[in-house]
Amino acid sequence: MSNPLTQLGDAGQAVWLDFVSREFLKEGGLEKLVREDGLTGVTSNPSIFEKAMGQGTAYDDSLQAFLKQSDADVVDVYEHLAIEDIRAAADILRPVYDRLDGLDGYVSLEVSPYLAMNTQDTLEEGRRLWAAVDRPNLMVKVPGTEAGVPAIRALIEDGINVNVTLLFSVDSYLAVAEAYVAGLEARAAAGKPVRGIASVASFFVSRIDAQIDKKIDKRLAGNDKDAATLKALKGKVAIANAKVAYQHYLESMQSDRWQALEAKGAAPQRLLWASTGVKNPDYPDTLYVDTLVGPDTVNTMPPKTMDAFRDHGKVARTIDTDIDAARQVLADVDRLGLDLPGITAALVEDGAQQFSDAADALLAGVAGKRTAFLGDALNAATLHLPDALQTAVDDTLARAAREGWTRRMWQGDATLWTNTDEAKWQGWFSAAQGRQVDAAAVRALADAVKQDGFRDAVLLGMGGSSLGPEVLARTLGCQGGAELHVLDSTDPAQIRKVQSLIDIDKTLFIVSSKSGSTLEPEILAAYFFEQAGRNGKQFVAVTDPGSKLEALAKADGYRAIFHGDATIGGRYSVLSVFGIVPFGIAGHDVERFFADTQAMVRACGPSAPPASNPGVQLGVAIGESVKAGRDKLTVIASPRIESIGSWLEQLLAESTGKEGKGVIPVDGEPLAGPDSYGNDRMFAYLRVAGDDAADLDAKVDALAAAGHPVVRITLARPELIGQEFFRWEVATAIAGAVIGIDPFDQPDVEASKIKTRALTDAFEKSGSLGDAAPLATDGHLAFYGDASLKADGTAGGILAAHLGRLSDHDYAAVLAYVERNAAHEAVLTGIRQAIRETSGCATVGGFGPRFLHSTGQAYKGGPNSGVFLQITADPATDLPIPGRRITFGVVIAAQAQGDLQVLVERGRRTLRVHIVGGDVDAGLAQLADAVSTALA
Ligand SMILES: O=P(O)(O)OC[C@H]1O[C@](O)(CO)[C@@H](O)[C@@H]1O
Ligand SMILES: O=C[C@H](O)[C@H](O)COP(=O)(O)O
Repeated sequence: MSNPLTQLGDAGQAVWLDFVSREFLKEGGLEKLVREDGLTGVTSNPSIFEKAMGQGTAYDDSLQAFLKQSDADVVDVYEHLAIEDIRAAADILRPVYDRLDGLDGYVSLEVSPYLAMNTQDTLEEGRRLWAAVDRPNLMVKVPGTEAGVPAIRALIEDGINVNVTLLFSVDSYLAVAEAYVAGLEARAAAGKPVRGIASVASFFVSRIDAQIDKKIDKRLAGNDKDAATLKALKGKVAIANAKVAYQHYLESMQSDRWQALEAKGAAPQRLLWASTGVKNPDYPDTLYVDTLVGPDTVNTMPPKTMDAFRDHGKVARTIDTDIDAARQVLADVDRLGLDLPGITAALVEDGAQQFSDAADALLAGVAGKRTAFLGDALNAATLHLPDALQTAVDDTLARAAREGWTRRMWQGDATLWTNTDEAKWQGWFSAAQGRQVDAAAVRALADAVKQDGFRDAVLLGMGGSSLGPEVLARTLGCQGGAELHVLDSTDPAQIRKVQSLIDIDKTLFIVSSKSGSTLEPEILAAYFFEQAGRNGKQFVAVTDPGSKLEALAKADGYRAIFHGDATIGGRYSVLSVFGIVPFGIAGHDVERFFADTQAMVRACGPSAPPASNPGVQLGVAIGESVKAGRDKLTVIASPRIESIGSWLEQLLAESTGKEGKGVIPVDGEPLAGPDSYGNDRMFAYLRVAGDDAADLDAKVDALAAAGHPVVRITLARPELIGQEFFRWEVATAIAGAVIGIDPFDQPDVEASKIKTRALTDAFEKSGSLGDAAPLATDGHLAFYGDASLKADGTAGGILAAHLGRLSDHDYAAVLAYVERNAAHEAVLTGIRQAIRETSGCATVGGFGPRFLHSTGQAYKGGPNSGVFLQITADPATDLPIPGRRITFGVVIAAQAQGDLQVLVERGRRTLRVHIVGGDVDAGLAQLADAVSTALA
């Protein structure tokens, strides 16, 4: 039966639907329109999909089925669902397409709106979607922006149907019309057919009136002298603009170039009237259909407009009537300074932004559904932030969405940070996907090591090369492989301790150093190589290609060499060979570990919008906290994941602590009530479900209730720790962007190394480190520092003077170059606790030289708010280093001295206390007492 819609078809105008949804397709809505209204096409855009997928449950089954068989990124999930709809629509329209011999029957799918300003990406995306949808009656929808035009030409040349979208001005229409012709000509010149390729140029209508009318209304409100003419222009400009565009279309059809193509079977690029739903409810609801009827055009209507037109639309050829009046309208617009070019240019940008906002919302919706579907397979996080901080975080997340931070981070776009060398350090993304590690090779080594009867493995490495493996070992233990011991110290007592725990002949040594030139693993490897009777079969190297360590490993006949990726910095290396080789040797299933980790990698994926991206969200919260003066990120962890703070410390401090800014991580400080903390804190609580942590839970709740920023993270099981590695890596990179530093360099670490090297070199020649005279000695303790600290010369007096320098927002650092063991840790923790309780300041602690390769960067390069107490000791006994005059005792002393010199040079407030005589326990006990006295 005929109706106004079918009559449009009879008048040569194709009726398309500007809408799609799963429900509508399933219920036969599209078939009905084809059957009853003569519908011949469908258009979609990101806003349309956002509405379709964001509501109801129609997509849920399909989404769950897809997620079950893949660990896709959110954009893949969206695309999968959209492609299902587009294919279904294309199949419904296929009989139309066949009947009309390819002249109509098309369905449009838009390329990612994030690419509207990039030619090459748009082109690749167009090709990819064309292949993925795999239907001849697909039109790939490409914005007719300056960047889009060359892509359109190339797609046409490829033989891909294109719907050019976001056209507002006649000039941009002319540019895409030229691109279409040029693309076809290129095909023809290459001897390829031009028949069967279709294109439409989507000229947007109602959005123009919406903008012009706004301007007119403003002028009218100001009693403009041209009020009458202005009033008459309302609701006319967009139509006039479209009519003029159609005149150009008619002209172009007469050109010789077109005639030549037509002779070869080319079909014209039809003008398509888009945005034809009225935005102003005062206008007739069929305004942008009635007025634009004409042959060889398309009108794509939203359902409401289509229903209205079916009901009371008027079909009469209007597109090329009253052309002079249309030109007059445009001339008046120009004369009255309404600036149509300015409006259309802004509309292109707005349009791209609107679609990318819709895509953000859409992807956020998909991410939310995905998270719900994954349940506890994805570690949960909640952020409890004070109002002002929450507002700052929301603003920055919105900015991050606008500026595409997540995508840019994954692309390694250095402009996200300081635009220096950041792009060179982005291998950690691929490592997190398990791509850096050869799991089979790790398993083979683990099996062989087991067969050879190795019971223990000792890892010799520093910082990123040791902290990740140690946290993995402490969290997940040993799974039938070798038991892992991490040795990241030059303290003779600690080296002896590790040696006492192993049977040296049944031990595998993993020498781990990215640079392959770090002093500690070098001398430790030399020491244990001798101890193991120079048996290379007991040694494995993990190092970046071409390093000094690789050469040594080859020369000494090491059993295996695992190569790292030189585009990954040490602290981002845990999911590369540096973390995973020792983990595998302990007997763990590497593939399963990565499978468990992927849920977070995907959740933080390049298309996961910032506000629903767990890593970006956390990073923005950290960055904004720092900017708000809450730069002491205090890590709390439940028993099974307790050690993670030592890995987090390095990541956060070494990445962000520079140029006088950054995060000061606080690990290992016993948790207290809210009153013990200043307003310079943020708390991160990582908890494994089922851990006995009721006391921590209650204390963390109290902190949140007292208005401190608190992040709570829950792991369903400890094996999901890999997800936290990745979440925090992303968060750290993003915090770096917020703070405005390069999160991938460590400019201030080198300074201590240079000083240490100079001291040990001097020792090799002179046999002495040339220690200075102490300020005072008291019992086991000798003090070195600024003369102003001497006070009464007692330990308590000197410490009182030193700690008296702490003021609000400062932190106290207790850095000990002694054996790291539980007893020493307990004493240092007690000292920290006492300082915090008295001063209200945050406290950090560390063992040297371990912290030098970790938090040391922030102490020297971060904010000058640290008050440093360095503890050194005469070793009870020393250990030689094969082939060197220096001993381990000399090295650790030189490291302490070098570090102190740099701290002093950087204007840090320091005091060194040296335990004389070799009785470290007695010295530490006296120190703890003296601190209590000082604080009393
Ligand atoms: O793996 P490498 O090159 O021995 O370095 C160990 C650690 O030392 C540092 O370079 C700091 O000195 C860290 O960044 C790094 O993780
Ligand atoms: O291709 C169609 C366009 O995306 C659509 O018509 C835009 O319409 P709107 O201006 O109503 O969003």
